Amino acid sequence: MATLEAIKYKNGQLEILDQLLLPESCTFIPIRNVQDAWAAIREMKVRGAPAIAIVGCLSLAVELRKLAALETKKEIYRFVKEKLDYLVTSRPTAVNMQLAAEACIKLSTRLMEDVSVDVTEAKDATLKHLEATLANDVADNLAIGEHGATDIQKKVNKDKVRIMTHCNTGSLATAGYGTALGVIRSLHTANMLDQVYCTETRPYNQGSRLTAFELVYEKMPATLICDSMAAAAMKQFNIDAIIVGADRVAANGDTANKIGTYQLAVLAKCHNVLFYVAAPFSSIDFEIPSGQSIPIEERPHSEMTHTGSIRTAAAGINCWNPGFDVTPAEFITGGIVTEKGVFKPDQLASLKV
Ligand SMILES: CSC[C@H]1O[C@H](OP(=O)(O)O)[C@H](O)[C@@H]1O
Repeated sequence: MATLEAIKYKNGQLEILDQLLLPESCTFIPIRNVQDAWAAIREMKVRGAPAIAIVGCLSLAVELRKLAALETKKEIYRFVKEKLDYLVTSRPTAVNMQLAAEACIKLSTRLMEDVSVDVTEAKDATLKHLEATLANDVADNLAIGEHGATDIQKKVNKDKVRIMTHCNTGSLATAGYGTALGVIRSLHTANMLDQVYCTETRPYNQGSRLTAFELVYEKMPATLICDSMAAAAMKQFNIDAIIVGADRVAANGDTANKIGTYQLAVLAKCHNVLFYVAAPFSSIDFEIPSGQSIPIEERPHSEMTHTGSIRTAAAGINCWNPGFDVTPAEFITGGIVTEKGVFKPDQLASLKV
């Protein structure tokens, strides 16, 4: 069975699954340029740290393919930089789009300065780099899945494990397979998954709308819980480990992730439950020393006060709607699961690429 895919790209045509319509409707919408991508990312029609960067890069590839012949490599560099600088402004917390933009601009600069490379070769090399983001992400996620499942099996030392997860970190947050949910997929494939407990993840409900959708689609043993049930579930069901994704991991291992992650980490420590973060190196920001430097996005209050067009909160009430919180490294007791292996938070800084 093919896993779900949120991003379709072929011969310069890009479509994304409109995740605001899930789980009721599976509707793909076209992304014709970087403006479309920026709007889709800001409105969270596509979301998830890796998926944001991939859709951003592919939207630039769509434009680059359509671009009339450019006279000079400097024009290509200017075009690429302007578009990527714009895409980086779509959402502030996830670092993936920023790192992807920096890498592509660095490549475009090198191509511009290399006298042995002509305009066509520079454009083709840039396109190849942008279009490789899809396959690279899936490869990273498969490796994360294997490393994470192996580490959990070793540390929990049971035939089958009970896992809790938060938000959505699967095929709907990446190019496919997922990060934290990728580890859960690998545990399931290895017949090691007793049950996965997914939290609703208010207010956008990535858990009840997206993760539950993926788990049901692939017939994994899963139970949906409200965010408020997490502590009781850890106690009642003897959860063995919690694994979550990341939007930005700082050099010391502090991790920004969906709001509600920090409280799960605190509860995990209180219940002696292993707490893992699953994140590709494309989500690690080695340029910031700790989580204090991570910008936290504030989302519209309407995401809290309404379900669709239906008001569910009293009119006039003030709201606070941060999209993310920061989990200090010392709470990440299981480790940080990456495509290169599982590391303790204090090992990260030495792995700077
Ligand atoms: C594979 S990491 C996905 C990461 O992104 C989510 O945030 P959002 O849905 O607002 O883009 C959440 O923090 C997940 O852990």
